[in-house]
Amino acid sequence: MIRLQQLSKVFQARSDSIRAVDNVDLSINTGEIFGVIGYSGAGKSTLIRMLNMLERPSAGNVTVADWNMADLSGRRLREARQEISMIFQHFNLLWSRTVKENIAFPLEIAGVSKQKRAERVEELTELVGLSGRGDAYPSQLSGGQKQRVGIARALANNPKVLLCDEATSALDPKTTDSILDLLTDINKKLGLTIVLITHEMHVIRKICHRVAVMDGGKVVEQGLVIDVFRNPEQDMTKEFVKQVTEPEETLDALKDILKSSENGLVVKLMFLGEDAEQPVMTDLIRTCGVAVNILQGKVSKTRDGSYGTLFVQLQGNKEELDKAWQYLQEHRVEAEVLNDV
Ligand SMILES: Nc1ncnc2c1ncn2[C@@H]1O[C@H](COP(=O)(O)OP(=O)(O)OP(=O)(O)O)[C@@H](O)[C@H]1O
Repeated sequence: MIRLQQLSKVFQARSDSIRAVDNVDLSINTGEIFGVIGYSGAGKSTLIRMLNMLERPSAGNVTVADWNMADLSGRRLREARQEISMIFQHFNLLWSRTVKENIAFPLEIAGVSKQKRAERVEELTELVGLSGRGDAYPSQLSGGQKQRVGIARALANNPKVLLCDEATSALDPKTTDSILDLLTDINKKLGLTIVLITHEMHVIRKICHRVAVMDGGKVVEQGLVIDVFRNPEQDMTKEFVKQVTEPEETLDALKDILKSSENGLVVKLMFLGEDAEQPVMTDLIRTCGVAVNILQGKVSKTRDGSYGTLFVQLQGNKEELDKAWQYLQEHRVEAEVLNDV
């Protein structure tokens, strides 16, 4: 559905030039939810804005839904943009128009008749869960409801692709989750291809099929979300994965335990998919005779399976600890010892 080839964008500042996007190659499949993650300044916004030519590339090709985007202008670019909608962090609603009028706006521009507009607005209001709020003004809505209007408006002309520019960054965690659920629902119901940019790994974990990590304008890593969680290669990717799997307080708590753990191993265990649901710990205690002190654990769900991290302290004599270590190796549990004994 989307193909980026050697895509670059250079901004000319007064004294020097900034390479915001640097030679990016990406392919995004039809019906996929594809996430791009990176810290501020990585080039995410510039990249996503080149998908609908809000930003023109300095070099390279952008193909979206068979449109060769960089070749388009005027009427043909407007036509292509009907197939490539966008939602924004700050919603970009028309404040003097009601919910219904905001949603109807792209239909008016597309020349849809009044009767058809009214029907479509009704359909969309229901789809995004805003039935009964059609006559409210944006200022009367919560952040989540405003983004629902943004989504309904973006879907008005039946686009093939939805671009989400930090669409949940201005929302609280609970509202973020409800908007992510809505995007997942729309993706399933309509088969819509969704591209989103974010700095939150939670967003990637919850709804994306695949992810690309950006740093300094380049894509430094990409893959299936579950694989990236399981085997992050770049240090930056590891940091993003830790946002979800290891909250900061874990490290603080572990520091104290590591200081005082003289007779045992402090181990970080990583489980994947079905392994995350096996009774590995019970078997470990039974077969190896070690005592297990659970320090912290978390199972995160991605679209393609569960991923678990568990911090434990194993206590026993040298022979028992060796046996336990052997057991973990044999049971496809990835383990890392955090202290030396
Ligand atoms: N119009 C512009 N003129 C000059 N420099 C720009 C322009 N737009 C972006 N940049 C620069 O390009 C780089 C990438 O910016 P971009 O906004 O794409 O990153 P980002 O990952 O989306 O970060 P953020 O989340 O903070 O927006 C930054 O160094 C930024 O300052």
